[in-house]
Amino acid sequence: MTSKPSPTPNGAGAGAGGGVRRWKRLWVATAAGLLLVLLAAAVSSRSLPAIPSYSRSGGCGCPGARKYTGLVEDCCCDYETVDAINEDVLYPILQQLVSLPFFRYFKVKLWCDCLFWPDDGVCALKDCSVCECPDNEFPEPFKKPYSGLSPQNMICQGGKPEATVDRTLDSKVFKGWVETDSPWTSDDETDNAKMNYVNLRLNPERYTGYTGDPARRIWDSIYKEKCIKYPSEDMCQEKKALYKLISGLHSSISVHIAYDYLLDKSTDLWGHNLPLLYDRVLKYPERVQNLYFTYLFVLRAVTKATDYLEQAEYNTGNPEEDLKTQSLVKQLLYNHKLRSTCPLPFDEAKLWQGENGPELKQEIQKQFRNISAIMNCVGCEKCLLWGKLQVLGLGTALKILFSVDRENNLNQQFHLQRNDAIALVNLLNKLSESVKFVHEKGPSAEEGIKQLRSSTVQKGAS
Ligand SMILES: Cc1cc2nc3c(=O)[nH]c(=O)nc-3n(C[C@H](O)[C@H](O)[C@H](O)COP(=O)(O)OP(=O)(O)OC[C@H]3O[C@@H](n4cnc5c(N)ncnc54)[C@H](O)[C@@H]3O)c2cc1C
Repeated sequence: MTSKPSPTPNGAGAGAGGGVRRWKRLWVATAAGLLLVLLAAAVSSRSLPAIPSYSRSGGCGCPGARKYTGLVEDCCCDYETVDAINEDVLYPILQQLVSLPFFRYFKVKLWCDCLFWPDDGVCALKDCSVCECPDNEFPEPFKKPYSGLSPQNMICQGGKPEATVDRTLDSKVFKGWVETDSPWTSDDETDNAKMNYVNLRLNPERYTGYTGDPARRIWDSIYKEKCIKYPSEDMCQEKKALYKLISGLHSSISVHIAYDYLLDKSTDLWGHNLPLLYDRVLKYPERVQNLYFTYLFVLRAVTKATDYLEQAEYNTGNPEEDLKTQSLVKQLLYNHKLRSTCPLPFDEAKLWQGENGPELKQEIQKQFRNISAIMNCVGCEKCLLWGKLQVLGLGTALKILFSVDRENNLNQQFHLQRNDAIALVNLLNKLSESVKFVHEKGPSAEEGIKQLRSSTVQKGAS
């Protein structure tokens, strides 16, 4: 972002001149804020003028030049190929797959035990759901049914209906659902009494209003305190990979918030929030790189499990839809373009090669279980749902890539649960959506927002 250096460093200007400069800065900040809101609305609403479109020049004026080129770090595919296979192959197939009954329903423990901050999160809100408040304490809007949910349920989401999970289900699809517990996650997936089945299509990952200290505390805790440190020079490759996976997932969540944002609560206007996309993801190239890394890592896990996924029983009691599922899975796994242009998205054989490989593997598994446990402290149902799904998806990818024999083939004991496969494919779809949005809108959003902000600052200074 461009900003003019302040003549008085702490904003404490001397005398009348300092006062004028303070007002000027205040005006600039206010004008910039207003412009951002207008920009967000303009790019998101068809009735408003659109943001001017910029070439994919990355600011140098050379049309077609890309900001991200060459191999994705630690992977075996370049950015150009990833964008091409995502657009032509993966995105279209995954979009269809996740709308079919097999991949549409996810089993998840939504009310959970936060081990770290018992006073926080959905766990605290759970008590609220059974509280009997006098009728006159309910705000009027809560008394009106919203998406078939009870007023208690709404109150427990801090009055934010967009944060609540819709639990409507089609009971036919649960034929043959059997589970064992995953060593990569902290929840006991076999504990049916505490699990909910959720239709993911009714609960899109989008802005929920979950912000501030509680949300930050979860991310900070994952990055700093309990599990993984920010990467450093001397960090081993395996731990660096874990950091990049989490950072890539974080980027993807931010991209989905920016993609589907509540721009105007009073008119229930939803749309893209490009300033948010820029501020949380695009401004930091490392976050974009980690998104691509995570995408390729998960893609490698899916292709490595080809035999398994091809032979899995896709049975939801709807033969037509189930055949379609099987056919799409094969189209994904055996796609010629994917196999020829990006045959090995990530080379997991390079990991665990050192002397302490087995101990390192156990350590990473423990750290990942910690991350999974921290998910239980997420204080908004929909974020918890998608957070848990995507962490289980990452855990499944890790399980696939590291359950190997000496020849790097999946070992005999390897087993995938139905919920693992659902999480894995839905995670790949979420990453695919994020890569597509960043690829399509990133360059123009970055250019447009930088220009807008610098012209606002210049106007304010003149
Ligand atoms: C598991 C989980 C799921 C969530 N799901 C949703 C959701 O579906 N909808 C919703 O509206 N909100 C969701 N949230 C909240 C959302 O992620 C943000 O925490 C919230 O919007 C506040 O954003 P922020 O700007 O404070 O920064 P945050 O996104 O909270 O980031 C906190 C800090 O982490 C660092 N950071 C940010 N991005 C990265 C990255 N990619 N790599 C490395 N470091 C990074 C930065 O230092 C940043 O200041 C979720 C939160 C969690 C923990």
